[in-house]
Amino acid sequence: MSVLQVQGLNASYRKNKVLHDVSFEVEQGSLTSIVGPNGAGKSTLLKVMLELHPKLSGDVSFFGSSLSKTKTRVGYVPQRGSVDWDFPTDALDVVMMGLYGRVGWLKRPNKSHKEKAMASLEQMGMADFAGRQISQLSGGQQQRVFLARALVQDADLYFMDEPLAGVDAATERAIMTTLKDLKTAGKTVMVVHHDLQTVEDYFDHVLLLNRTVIAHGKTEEAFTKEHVYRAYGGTLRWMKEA
Ligand SMILES: Nc1ncnc2c1ncn2[C@@H]1O[C@H](COP(=O)(O)OP(=O)(O)OP(=O)(O)O)[C@@H](O)[C@H]1O
Repeated sequence: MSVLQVQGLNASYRKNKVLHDVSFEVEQGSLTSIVGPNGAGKSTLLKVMLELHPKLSGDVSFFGSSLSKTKTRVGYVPQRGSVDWDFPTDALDVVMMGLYGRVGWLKRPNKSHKEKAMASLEQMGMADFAGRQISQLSGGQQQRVFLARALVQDADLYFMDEPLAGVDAATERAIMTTLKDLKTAGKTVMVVHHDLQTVEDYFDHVLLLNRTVIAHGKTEEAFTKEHVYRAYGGTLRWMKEA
């Protein structure tokens, strides 16, 4: 069953056309890496799909419906660098924000919400940091808190923008375990990813993007030398020959 359909998506920043006729479909339960060079439009693709940046044309449907009707089923972990970490709040509050779709912005979270948020921090190995100001967490710890916030939302489809960027091996393992658990639970996950060495190990699907879709499908079929060359403009040394 297809949980995400993108058809003929075009988007730009002023006159700079960033996404050109992007079309693809994502099956339920897949774990997809979005791969492409810097400036390929990966983050923009997530933002346009989530209506955080306007599209010029094209259609995006979630679970056969619009985003507005399916919002609580869709989770987003933005790039760590795009967030104001000086905002005065602690880790538990950040995780509770993941519940607002359910709690509603105007209602106060109750004890069970708090328990859920704590359980999610625990799952990411961050329970001891619940009361810590987010500005006083390391980059990897911030990323774990973000993941905990996504988990507590209990969405069916997740978009994550470079969750593995700049984290150490232990955090990378913790995050990948979480992503695989989500998949096992029937959730669908799309991840912007930069490390070509781990694409085959970590992801069952790949979307190679360079302003348009270069290839998309099962990793063993789509992640070929030719497609990777094409996505990176031939500038890349193919790692298998290294
Ligand atoms: N807010 C913005 N205003 C103007 N141009 C932007 C903005 N955000 C991104 N761009 C431009 O759009 C293009 C695509 O950027 P995007 O961040 O989507 O690429 P990316 O594939 O995620 O790159 P990276 O791997 O470097 O994170 C780039 O040329 C970038 O300079």
